[in-house]
Amino acid sequence: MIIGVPKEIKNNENRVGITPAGVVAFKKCNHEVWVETGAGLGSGFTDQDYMDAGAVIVSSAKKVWSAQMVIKVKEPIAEEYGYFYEGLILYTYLHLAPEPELTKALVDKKVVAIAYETIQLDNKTLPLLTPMSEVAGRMSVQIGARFLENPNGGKGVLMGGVPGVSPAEVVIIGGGIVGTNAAKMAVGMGANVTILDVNIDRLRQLDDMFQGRLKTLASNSYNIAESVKKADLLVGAVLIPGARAPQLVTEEMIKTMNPGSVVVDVAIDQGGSIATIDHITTHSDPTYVKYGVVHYAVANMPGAVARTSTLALTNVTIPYGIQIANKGYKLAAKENRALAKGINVIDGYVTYHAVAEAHGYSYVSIENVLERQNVTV
Ligand SMILES: NC(=O)C1=CN([C@@H]2O[C@H](COP(=O)(O)OP(=O)(O)OC[C@H]3O[C@@H](n4cnc5c(N)ncnc54)[C@H](O)[C@@H]3O)[C@@H](O)[C@H]2O)C=CC1
Ligand SMILES: CC(=O)C(=O)O
Repeated sequence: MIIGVPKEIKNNENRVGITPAGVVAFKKCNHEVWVETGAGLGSGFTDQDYMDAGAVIVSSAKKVWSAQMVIKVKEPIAEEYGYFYEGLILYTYLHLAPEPELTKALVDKKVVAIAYETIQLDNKTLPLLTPMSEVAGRMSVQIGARFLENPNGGKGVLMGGVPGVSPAEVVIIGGGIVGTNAAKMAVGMGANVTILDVNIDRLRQLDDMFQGRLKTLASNSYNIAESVKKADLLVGAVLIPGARAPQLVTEEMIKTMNPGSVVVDVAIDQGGSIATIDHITTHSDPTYVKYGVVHYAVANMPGAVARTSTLALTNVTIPYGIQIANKGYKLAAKENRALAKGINVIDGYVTYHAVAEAHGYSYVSIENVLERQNVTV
């Protein structure tokens, strides 16, 4: 199979879908890899590195997109939709629930759209989302600390305080991978940390993990309102897999925060969980102020630490990518239930329930589509 790896064109997206090590792995299985000129530079990989690994460097994005499978990092942006063609296997983050136009383009063009973020193991974990959630969770606190500084519009609070002065109050909504990694950083910096989740078992685990160094709270609108009011840094870290993020923090709650407080909504890639976040921000213009509160809503946070992120991401994406290339997506999905859950769109059908629901498509199960093609899952 021919694998195409385009250069990412989203604002400050420095990650790349494959490393030279990944090229070697695909070549070993007799696949051909086309990498767009300069695609790896932001992650520290030169065209020569890719050529040495056996890739063909291609200068035209159009040609790279004509490959049988395109491996990317971020969801395509509008100027890339024109490259879609029937039967193209697109393997990348897609976040379709808040993206009606992209969903329509994939459906209309009958692309086989495999979303990293919905590949799910039987134990409910999301192995292709986890490493980027680790990165973004850790970043959320270092970013929050930066924007709490006066020159960056913040109220001038130091995360750990100093002897005789209270540390910052950090409130994290969602205690999954992002939330736990944010908590590790915030606790490490000496902040007072509160973490809220609807899953009480998860709060039990966090309580054990942090040994009294943070406070856990059941997530409900009362507890969220009380916590938000006192937060210097609020981190949004909720997820309902594949679905639009629930809006948990209202405009009224944000108005109760002190001026110069900071909100980092990591869940913005699924539409965001905070009512006052009215647009996705970018690495080049990452914040805006509303009701005196600094808002940060970058949907590709790991793109700013691309070397770490590309290595962490491709560690987990390439093994599934090789299964798809070796067996074809139908057999790979049949033999690997986790991978089957990643298929969001196929043959013009939406095969992920939350995405179909978000945009008013009829949901057709992946099993159903593959059965019609005589592949039993
Ligand atoms: N902006 C960015 O660059 C990035 C964003 N993300 C996003 O961060 C979000 C979180 O991802 P993960 O931590 O990996 O998900 P996860 O599934 O590990 O954790 C989500 C947590 O939210 C909790 N939750 C669900 N509903 C809740 C509610 N009403 N109140 C409180 N908690 C609730 C769940 O119980 C779960 O513990 C996702 O949208 C993910 O796509 C991840 C990486 C990068
Ligand atoms: C998960 C995601 O949205 C990212 O890594 O950019």
